[in-house]
Amino acid sequence: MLRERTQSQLKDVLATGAVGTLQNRSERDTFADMYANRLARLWAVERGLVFGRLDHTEEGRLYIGKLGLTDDEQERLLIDWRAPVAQPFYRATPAAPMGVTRRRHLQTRGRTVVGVDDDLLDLDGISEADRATLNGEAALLAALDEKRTGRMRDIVATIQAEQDRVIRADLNGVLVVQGGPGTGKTVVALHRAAYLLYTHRERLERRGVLILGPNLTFLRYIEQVLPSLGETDVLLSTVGELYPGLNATARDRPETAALKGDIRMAEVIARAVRDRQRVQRKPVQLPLGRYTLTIEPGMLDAARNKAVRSRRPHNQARAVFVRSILNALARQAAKKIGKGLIDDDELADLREELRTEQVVRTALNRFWPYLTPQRLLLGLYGSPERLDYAASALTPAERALLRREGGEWTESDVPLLDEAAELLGEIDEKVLRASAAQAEEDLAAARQAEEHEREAELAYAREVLELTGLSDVMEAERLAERQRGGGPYLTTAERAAADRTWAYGHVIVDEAQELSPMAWRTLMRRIPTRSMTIVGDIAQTGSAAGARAWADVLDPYVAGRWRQEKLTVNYRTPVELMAVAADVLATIDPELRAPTSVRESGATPWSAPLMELPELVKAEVGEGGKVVVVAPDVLVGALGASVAAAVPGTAVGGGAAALDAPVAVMGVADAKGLEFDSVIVTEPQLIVEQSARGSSDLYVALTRATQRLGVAHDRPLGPALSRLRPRGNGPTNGL
Ligand SMILES: Nc1ncnc2c1ncn2[C@@H]1O[C@H](COP(=O)(O)OP(=O)(O)OP(=O)(O)O)[C@@H](O)[C@H]1O
Repeated sequence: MLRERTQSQLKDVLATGAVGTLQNRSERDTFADMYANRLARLWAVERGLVFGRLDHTEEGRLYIGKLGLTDDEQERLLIDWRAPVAQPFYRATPAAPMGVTRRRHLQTRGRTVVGVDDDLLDLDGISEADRATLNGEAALLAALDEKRTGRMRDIVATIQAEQDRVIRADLNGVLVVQGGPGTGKTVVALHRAAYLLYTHRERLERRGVLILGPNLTFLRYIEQVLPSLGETDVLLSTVGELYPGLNATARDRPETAALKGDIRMAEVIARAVRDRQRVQRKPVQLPLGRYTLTIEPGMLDAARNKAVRSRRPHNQARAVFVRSILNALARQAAKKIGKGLIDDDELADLREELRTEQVVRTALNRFWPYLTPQRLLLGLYGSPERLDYAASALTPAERALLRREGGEWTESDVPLLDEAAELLGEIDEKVLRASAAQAEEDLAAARQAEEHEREAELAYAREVLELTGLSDVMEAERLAERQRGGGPYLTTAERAAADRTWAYGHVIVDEAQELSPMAWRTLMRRIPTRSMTIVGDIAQTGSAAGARAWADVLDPYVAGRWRQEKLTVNYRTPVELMAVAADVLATIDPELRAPTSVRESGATPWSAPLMELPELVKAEVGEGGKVVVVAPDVLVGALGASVAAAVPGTAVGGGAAALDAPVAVMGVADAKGLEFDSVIVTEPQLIVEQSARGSSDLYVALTRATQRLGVAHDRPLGPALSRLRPRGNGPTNGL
């Protein structure tokens, strides 16, 4: 009904056509946008729109939903879960009922209510008959037991009190959310984004919210949650995408990644820039037809000092350098042509004349070249001499790790490119197009890209119009025009993604323990207000450059000004599985405590010989749900092939395909942050040996399952896995 009303409102507004004063037109567009957004939200949140009811002593009966709705008389029909009056739905307890007598969870499928669970909070306020129908945590347990789809779902209906405190925490400052596997860090972080956008809409819509995740597979896994909560304007990114125009997905070897993430690299990059400003000690002759000029080392020294003292980034300081050299050359030229003293105008004329001379330009380019971050970095990696100078603080072995000729950009290059961009500054557009041939080529390429984009947008626009039944009132071309970038309709998230110097309104970092010190440096540039939510688990750090303690990574930026919340309950991994993982956790650090699991699965974790893997996978598929084999990186290909031969449709490696396939074989880094119904971990000892952080990767692998866990191995298991029972001897299964 409401959707129909919104749709007809949108039609009415659009049908008024683009006539009238400028103000009329812009009002019309604003209303059209508003109704279109509302329509999009109503479609997106249809699943489980209403999920709760509060019987409140003062407010009466309140229905809680994914968004707020009012009727024609402005009576509220549904309260948005993020509104302050909805808070007791998540926080009220019998000890502190917050004015609530009863909390009711409504489970829906499509538009039908399929289940009702009540929490009684005030025994005196409820009738005898109602008491008989109450049952506590059923809604939560039902949600946790559901089969996984390969995509994360929202949890609005069952947010728990400790999670709600994190979601509604103050916007300002740095909040660290530390929690073991399955404690809901990711899902809570996403709900926090939705809550913050609702509560501080104006500020955050303008500056945008950035959510940083560990890899693209993970972003695909979570990307549905915010739209299902009615929020679409958030930028999801990995570190590899933080540098506009680049999508670095390649990974360096662990030692190289660790070095590139090391904070010492900031100085290496700074020296690499200085290296390009070094002065040579021999005079340089410039034959100019009628006479020859000489660039003396003294001139270079003076020009360089002036440029450095200007404190501008390299590319902007070049103007100072060039001017100083040209002035000196102009004076020299004046002498040569018999003029003693020259006035300012004459000096300027001579300078401009010299500027156009090819030999002069070549010399200036050599002494102070325009540099892009890419060129600087490739020049550094490609030259042992440049590395010796710039990375003199590193050992020869470390320098060797950085050597590379060309090749793909990796994720760990991105913070270095960003560092370089800061020091180099922008290059003037005109200069970039200086070479005519290059400019022609660029233009042709840009035209072609634009044409492709236009076609894609047009197709998309037609689809949208058809879906929403609006094709009669708005032509596809016009909608496509609005969608396309460049105009005022570019969303905040799109503008932010294209701008390296964008300052976000809030940044959320997931799996934050994986970020290197250099990546933190890059990230902090994007958020000068330091309004951040950082979620992660120090015990799960897998990358060698990752964090060992939150203070280590945060104190350099916000010493004494960050606060920490802990999540302690594991909603993913059943008790039996967590007992196995907890033994491994103890080998990482006996002080660490595993989170408490809320449910039992009844399935005993098992072990079996590796050669049986294809059969084991088949058996697990038979049990139902999504089955994933987590393997040491070196075995992913081989094991993937053997499983795929036995079980058609098996996906090998990470990526979106792995999320959608019923069976997948992947490495630990790709499984990070994800969850599956059944997990088989292979060769745990090899996972430990090959990981930069010993047992942390194994701990991650063992905590991915929501129902069943097995280990397939040839090598001995080691004492930490002594709880596993040989498959077939356990109470639940046998081949
Ligand atoms: N309150 C809740 N209601 C229903 N499901 C929940 C709740 N909290 C967490 N979950 C579910 O528990 C699972 C684990 O959550 P999530 O992936 O956010 O945990 P995590 O702390 O990020 O784990 P990891 O550290 O392993 O990445 C998800 O399926 C999530 O939907």
